[in-house]
Amino acid sequence: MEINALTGEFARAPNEAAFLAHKQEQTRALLGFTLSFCTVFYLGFFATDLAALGWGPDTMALLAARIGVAVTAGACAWLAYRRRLPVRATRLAASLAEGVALACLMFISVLRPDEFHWHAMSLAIMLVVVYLYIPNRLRYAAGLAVAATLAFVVFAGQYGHMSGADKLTMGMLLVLVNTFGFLAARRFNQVSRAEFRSWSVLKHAAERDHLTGCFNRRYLHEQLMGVPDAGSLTVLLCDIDHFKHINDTHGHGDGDMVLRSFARILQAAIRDGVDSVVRYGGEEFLIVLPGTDLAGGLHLAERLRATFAGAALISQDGATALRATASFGVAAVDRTALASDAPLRRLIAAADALMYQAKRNGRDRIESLQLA
Ligand SMILES: Nc1nc2c(ncn2[C@@H]2O[C@H](COP(=O)(O)OP(=O)(O)OP(=O)(O)O)[C@@H](O)[C@H]2O)c(=O)[nH]1
Repeated sequence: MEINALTGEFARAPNEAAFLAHKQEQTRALLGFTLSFCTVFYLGFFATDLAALGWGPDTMALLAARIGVAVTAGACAWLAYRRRLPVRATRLAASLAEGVALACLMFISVLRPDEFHWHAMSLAIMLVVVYLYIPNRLRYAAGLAVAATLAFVVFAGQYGHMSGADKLTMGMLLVLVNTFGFLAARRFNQVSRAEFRSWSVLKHAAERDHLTGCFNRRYLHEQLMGVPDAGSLTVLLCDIDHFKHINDTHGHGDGDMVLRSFARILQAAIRDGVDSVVRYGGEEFLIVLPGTDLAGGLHLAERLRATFAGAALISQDGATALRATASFGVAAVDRTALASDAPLRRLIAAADALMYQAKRNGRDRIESLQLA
């Protein structure tokens, strides 16, 4: 999970997408809160228009512009709070609100040309908010901030009543704000991604079996046991046949290789993000298939049985092609028909008994049952 040195974001798109998805709830809340907060301030600062210009057409134009900012930012805040906006939409909302607010500041500055010093200070504060507080992609925030700074410097040159020294000082201070705003945002990106990376490593270690990469018993008990949805649920319990003999004949290294190969076959056959493969015991694996009926479970078990039995498993020294088989127990239930609060526990017990029945009936075979 490499981090891009310039932006502080993950270099690979899937890692960045996983990070953003993990943070999305928090991002939406922060966006909604910050935009609401900024909306109140933007409207409140109308008092300074009034104090500077008194009542008149320019003041009314500024009020209309401020209301335009408030409506845009308020609508974006409402959307962020109320709708489950995807990542792209939250960034669009952030950029839109930022762009409208910065454009309005230019308008205010041009209509109040005597106070460019204060407008420069307002811009600096807005840039800090854009870089650091409104959650957005760094390159979008930087693009908006730099464009607003350039436009402001042009307007200051054209309309501002400032000395040459004032203009130079103001320009240099705005460059400083942009530079440190960018560096601080980049640092924040790096730190939050590094934290996510450590969290992902710990989560993987806590949920997965080290040898095969399948889920472990802790994950089964903490995440899968409470599967609440209605509908079909099927579990497969499978166990490699005569595995002790494989260990005794070829050694534990090749035994581990057979386990990894079997796990790979199981994981390649399931639906990503829907089904789960759990290393249930030494050479025993559990597959949980939500939304799958007995016929679907049997079909999958037969495919897995045939694939494993037909696979040539190359020994660690590359000299021998090992053969192995597995026995399967398949149990299914329709949860709408089952008045049990622990259907998975019951299914696993049933699949376990069926798997042992398959062993007794000769191995390399499948036994199945639909639970009433
Ligand atoms: N190499 C290796 N072996 C393991 C691992 N975990 C458990 N085992 C071995 O798996 C073997 C399981 O043997 P048994 O329970 O007797 O079952 P079996 O030989 O497969 O016989 P059946 O299940 O009746 O077909 C034991 O020898 C364990 O030591 C592991 O992570 N790696």
